[in-house]
Amino acid sequence: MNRGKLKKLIKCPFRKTLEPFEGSPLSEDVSAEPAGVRPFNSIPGPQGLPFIGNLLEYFKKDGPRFDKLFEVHKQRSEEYGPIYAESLPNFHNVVISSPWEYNKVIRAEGKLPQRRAMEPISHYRLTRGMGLGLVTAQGEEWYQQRTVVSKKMLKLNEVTSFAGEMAHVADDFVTRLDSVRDAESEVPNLEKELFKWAMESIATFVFEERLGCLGEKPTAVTQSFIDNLAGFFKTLQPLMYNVPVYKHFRTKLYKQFEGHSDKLFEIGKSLVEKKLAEMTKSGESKSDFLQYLMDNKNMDSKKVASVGIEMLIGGVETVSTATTWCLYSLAKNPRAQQKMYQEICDAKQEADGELSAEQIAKLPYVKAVVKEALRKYPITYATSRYTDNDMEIAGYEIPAGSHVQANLYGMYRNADLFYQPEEFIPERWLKSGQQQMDPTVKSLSQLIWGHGARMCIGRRIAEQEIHLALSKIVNKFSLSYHHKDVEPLIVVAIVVVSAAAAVVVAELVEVVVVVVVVVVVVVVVVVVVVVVVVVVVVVVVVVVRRRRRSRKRRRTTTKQQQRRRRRRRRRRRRRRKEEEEEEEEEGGGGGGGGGGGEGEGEGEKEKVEKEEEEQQQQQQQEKKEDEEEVK
Ligand code: HEM
Repeated sequence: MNRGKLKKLIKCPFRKTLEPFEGSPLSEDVSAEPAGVRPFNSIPGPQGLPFIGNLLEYFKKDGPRFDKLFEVHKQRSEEYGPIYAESLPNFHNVVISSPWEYNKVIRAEGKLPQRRAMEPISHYRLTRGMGLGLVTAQGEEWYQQRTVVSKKMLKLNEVTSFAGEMAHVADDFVTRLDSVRDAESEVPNLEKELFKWAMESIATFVFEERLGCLGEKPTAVTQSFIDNLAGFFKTLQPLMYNVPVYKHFRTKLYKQFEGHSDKLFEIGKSLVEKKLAEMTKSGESKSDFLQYLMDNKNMDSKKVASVGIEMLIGGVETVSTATTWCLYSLAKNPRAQQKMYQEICDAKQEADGELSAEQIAKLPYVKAVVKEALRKYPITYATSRYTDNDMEIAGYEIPAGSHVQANLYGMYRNADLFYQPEEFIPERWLKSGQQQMDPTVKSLSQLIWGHGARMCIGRRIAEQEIHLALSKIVNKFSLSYHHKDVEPLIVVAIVVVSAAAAVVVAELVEVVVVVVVVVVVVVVVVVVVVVVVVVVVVVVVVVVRRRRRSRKRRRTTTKQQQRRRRRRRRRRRRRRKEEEEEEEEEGGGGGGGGGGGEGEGEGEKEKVEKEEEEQQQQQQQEKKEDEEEVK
């Protein structure tokens, strides 16, 4: 490294954290590390509110924008330095903007690395009873799938065996571009064309079959897949940054996401199943990739379908967007385009004919063009991990389980790391480049694919596709661009509405409305329940009291009756006694007047009858009284 470069590095805002590579003249600068390690909560960064963190800032006029999150990271790293912390609902993030500091994360990575899960996808898959795929699975579940799939996708010779078919797709794409050019020789909707090409291309790997995306009119199935894939990404981004209410209540946005996912999985599954059925019927392998997966004892047809679909989802939008930026960069830089064209012509001359995929993959300037386009326009604007262990980064304690993110966009456009960062200079990546690059800075170009055991599994396929298409396009056309300059946006967020923030607001409003409705319903239900309970209690109390009263009355009545009866009985006994006494008295007087004869006997009889009659009358009277009392 020359002294001028060294001086520049020492002046840079990352000076404190520069970690010299072996043999670097910067090795004397190690003392620049802060002496003590500071606690996690003292990491600088924008102050947020509880629960929603820094979310409100995104609603300020002229404030940070969700569709320019990478710009926000860049600006904040300029303000706070090589490390800062920010939070959004459901997400606390440590952003690292020094390649040397992020290298600590890469070096500390274990066997089962974890990055931020795409929770809407995981939630969708789980609620639909599917296993988590390669992108969303964690731990052993991920490791098992990864081990199987990487053997096919990351081996160079495996990938180049598909290059012939991919080259045919690239040829057809060039023909299509030629045919869709308008009167001004412009391709009206280049992104859409690239999207179709990327889908056709990845299908040759997954299904070893052409889907017909590049024909006059794509089939209904292909068009549906394309539309739903766009919808899938549009709805995914705002769902990821918002409070995950969709886990408890299916918001409108989540329903849209679910709808797109259903359609994608339905189409993907039917394509995979059709292929598997053909293979079973004919007994021969018509898709090397699917056959390989099926032959693995850890895979079943459901898992195979899931992997196949993931490749379609993961390999279309990424490759087409990356290629769009490559073409844009070449169109804006005729010098670089000419150099690339020359390299292709020279190689063709040397090969004495058309270039094979292997030969194209070896063209250094083509590779440098792709690296430089993705440096300036990184479709992966950040790569991230959850830390496995406690560690120190940039002088701060980072506890295990923290989410740390490499601010790739900020680093790629940092003048202290890349000279003239706003310029498109593919030469910087060549061995013969004007300046020797620090190896750590140089390795930043790899981070576009992630890192370690969890690096993009489609990397080799993607590079092969992009190199093939670019070299064929540059070989056939001279590219130019005559419109307003464009800068990157997180399109998946902004296509939904004018700004992703609006989607977040809409989601929050929906949540508030739902919460209010739920509260009102709960209150009404509680009130109704309380009223019903009160009424029931009152009725029960009244009934019970009445019953008690009537029982008491009945008991009182019975007692009165008994008392009366007893009284009557006593009266009767007394009367009888009096009568007997009277009789006795009369009997004593009778001895003197015993000559009363028959006439007296009859008188006696009459008296008895009268008494009996009176007794009967009295009994009847008593009975009547009793009955009346009972009544
Ligand atoms: C220019 C194109 C592409 C770029 C820039 C890209 C970038 C990435 C990045 C940054 C990751 C995360 C890696 C990490 O966490 O370390 C990733 C993962 C992944 N990519 Fe790509 N990708 C591209 C194309 C593809 C293609 C063509 C496919 C499929 C054929 C694909 C399939 C996947 C899958 C399945 C994962 C998850 C891997 C895992 O977690 O084990 N990607 N990609």
